[in-house]
Amino acid sequence: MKIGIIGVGNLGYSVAIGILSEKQHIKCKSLYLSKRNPRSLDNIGNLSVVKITTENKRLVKYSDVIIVAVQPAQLKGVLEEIKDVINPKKHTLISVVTGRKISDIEDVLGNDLPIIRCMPNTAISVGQSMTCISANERGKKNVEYAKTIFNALGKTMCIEENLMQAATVICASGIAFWMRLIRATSQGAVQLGFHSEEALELSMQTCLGAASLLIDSRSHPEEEIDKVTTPSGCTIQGLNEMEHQGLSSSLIKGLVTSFEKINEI
Ligand SMILES: NC(=O)C1=CN([C@@H]2O[C@H](COP(=O)(O)OP(=O)(O)OC[C@H]3O[C@@H](n4cnc5c(N)ncnc54)[C@H](O)[C@@H]3O)[C@@H](O)[C@H]2O)C=CC1
Ligand SMILES: O=C(O)[C@@H]1CCC=N1
Repeated sequence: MKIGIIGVGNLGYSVAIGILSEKQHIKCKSLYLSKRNPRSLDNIGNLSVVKITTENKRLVKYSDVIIVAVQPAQLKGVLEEIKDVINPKKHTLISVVTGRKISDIEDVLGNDLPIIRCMPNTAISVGQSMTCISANERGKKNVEYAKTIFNALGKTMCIEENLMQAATVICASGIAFWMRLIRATSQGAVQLGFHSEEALELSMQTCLGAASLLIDSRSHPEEEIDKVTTPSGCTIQGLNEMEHQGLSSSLIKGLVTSFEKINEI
């Protein structure tokens, strides 16, 4: 695959790093990167597989799979810029742009082009993204391209496009939500006597352990909670206090508020 990424900011850069670390598996022959100020890419610019440009048309010309990772307000301009050099027989366009529908892209580039909408998260740079995927009619045949890239960099789930906004909140914004939970538990650990680096390590590994338990055993979170909550013990006491203070409720309300905002983007 010859891959091009238009918009190498926070997410585009994470995707690029992920692709570079899995380039044998993804069979990435070349990785064209474009952004407005490419000097920040100097650290990867000398890799033989990487080409850096500010010309999106050039990127399109030399790529088969084009990943667009610009801000929502920048998408239309980018599509207008590349539309003359897009060839539906050669190219597949993958958009990771929040809140922009496949039909918005088809309005500019037409529905002959395979278009795949993906929502990864920044854990892609360490091969642990949860990426949701949907495609237009023409893109369904080429969805394997997206799966090859994103399965090498975490897990994928094909979903109906009308769930993409919800997936964005749970998986992409979700990284920030989980970070705050890890940060909060480490702050608690400091209050209980640990140094901050130790506290963060305890929180991170416990978080990883909890997720791994569910992934490996496929059990339900409540089943695992039951195993930890000794009758009259400290865990149930703490858990119930968290719930009295609205832990689950505030998380759900936050997710819904995030979802309401995303529908305005
Ligand atoms: N940051 C995240 O965790 C996630 C972001 N997204 C979505 O991905 C998109 C990118 O987000 P970020 O990386 O956070 O934004 P960002 O602002 O960090 O990156 C955007 C990049 O696009 C470049 N750019 C702007 N116009 C351009 C043009 N005409 N040609 C080439 N490059 C151009 C900018 O130079 C910048 O490097 C957004 O639509 C965002 O909603 C989706 C999932 C997760
Ligand atoms: O906060 C945002 O709007 C974008 C979408 C998901 C992650 N970042």
